[in-house]
Amino acid sequence: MPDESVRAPFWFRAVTGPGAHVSGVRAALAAGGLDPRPWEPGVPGPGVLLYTSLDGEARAALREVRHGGRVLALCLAREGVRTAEAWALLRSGAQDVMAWGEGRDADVAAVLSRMVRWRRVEELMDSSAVRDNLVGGSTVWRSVLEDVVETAYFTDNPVLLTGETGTGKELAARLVNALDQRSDRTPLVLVDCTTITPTLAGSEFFGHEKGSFTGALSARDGAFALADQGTLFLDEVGELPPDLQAELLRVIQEGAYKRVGGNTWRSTRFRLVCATNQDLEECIRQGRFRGDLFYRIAASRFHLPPLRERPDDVLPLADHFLEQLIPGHPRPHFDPAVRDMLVGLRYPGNVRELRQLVARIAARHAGSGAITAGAVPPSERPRQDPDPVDRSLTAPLRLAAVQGVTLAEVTEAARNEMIALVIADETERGRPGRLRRAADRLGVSVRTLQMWQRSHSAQAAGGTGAPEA
Ligand SMILES: Nc1ncnc2c1ncn2[C@@H]1O[C@H](COP(=O)(O)OP(=O)(O)OP(=O)(O)O)[C@@H](O)[C@H]1O
Repeated sequence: MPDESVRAPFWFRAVTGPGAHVSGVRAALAAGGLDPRPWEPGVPGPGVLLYTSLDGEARAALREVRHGGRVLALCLAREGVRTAEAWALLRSGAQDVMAWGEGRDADVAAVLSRMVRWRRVEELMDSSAVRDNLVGGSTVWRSVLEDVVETAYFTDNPVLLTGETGTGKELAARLVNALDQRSDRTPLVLVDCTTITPTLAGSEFFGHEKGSFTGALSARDGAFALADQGTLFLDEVGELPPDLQAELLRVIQEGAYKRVGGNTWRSTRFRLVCATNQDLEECIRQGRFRGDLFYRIAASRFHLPPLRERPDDVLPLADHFLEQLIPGHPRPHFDPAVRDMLVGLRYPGNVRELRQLVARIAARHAGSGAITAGAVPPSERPRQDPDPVDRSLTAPLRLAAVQGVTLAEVTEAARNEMIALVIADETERGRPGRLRRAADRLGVSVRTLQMWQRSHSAQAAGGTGAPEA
């Protein structure tokens, strides 16, 4: 576990009104073992954003600082953090929110433990165990990966990884094992539940004694023994037959099992990591998966997003696979036509499909220069030139459709975005009558914009904001 006595560096930024005791907070944190440094653009690491009210300035500051790592929003307001405000801050990218209160030792300790832990998560994200194996810098991917890393390292919780095929569940399971502080680098024991046959299932998990069935020529350990003190990874756990679900539950609860044909109880302690691309809660409703087992295996649940929801990861992944396939210098690279094509695809098979496509392209490439359009197999080439307007809207709309966002919600979001954009644009020009001009551009009345502003400033301020004239 991390040593909290080491002075923990972190950035510190205050967006507080006049009269706030910012220097007092900074001094208390420094006295408590923290090393606050002023926030600057690009500065890495976790940090603290000190605020008194969640106004436009605080929101803008949060948007800036969250790129520098995890943000603890620390509230100086006398009345503490309001419930709606806490959720709004998390939605806007803060990792956590807490009230400073009077700066008691407990407040300082709470900040310290978060900074120490988050810094360790960042170090782990930067370690070769993560960087060399799990590629992707999109916000959605990084955030789920950070959570996996944090759980793997700081807890021994069972982990359930969900996600479509090819999204990296097995890689993530291997990472959990690699980062687990208990397991002495024991290899991960993998059981693919889709390949378990009813006759051999017992032996596969429990092992067997010599002569316990025809063909059992010698005693053999099963997965429960092999995973002792390490990690047992059950891939496609939704496929586990019902009787094995019951037995697995018993082994998890009691930490003991008997080999097939044996009478001796043997103990085992492993971390369980399960993966599935099924909706297990739906399987429970249909009576195909035990609810009690689900709650045991799903103490920490992570959903790995499909590749189409993180288009920013396509090129880094493609470059990563290319480097694996054509190692050496100069580093191979795709030319713009191929890159555009790669980004525009849908990838129902997710990262695995991208990997296979890159392999097919690399196989057709000759020489050491850029990999050009001719290397793309004819069957994979785009049928017609994509329309640029269509392409820019397709990705977010596809994402919204996948996430179950309704047409009304998309329309509302587009309306809000467009109004905010045009008002901000006119505000930036700094000329009087900005609402009139914005209304003209948008084809709506000034009154409509005033009402929109009123409802939005009220929402932003948790129902207390004054309208902007
Ligand atoms: N983030 C990633 N970085 C690098 N390679 C990745 C990443 N995600 C997936 N891959 C690669 O994609 C392929 C599929 O990954 P993996 O087997 O982990 O997916 P999965 O979700 O377990 O798939 P399935 O459900 O079909 O078993 C592997 O070759 C893996 O190395």
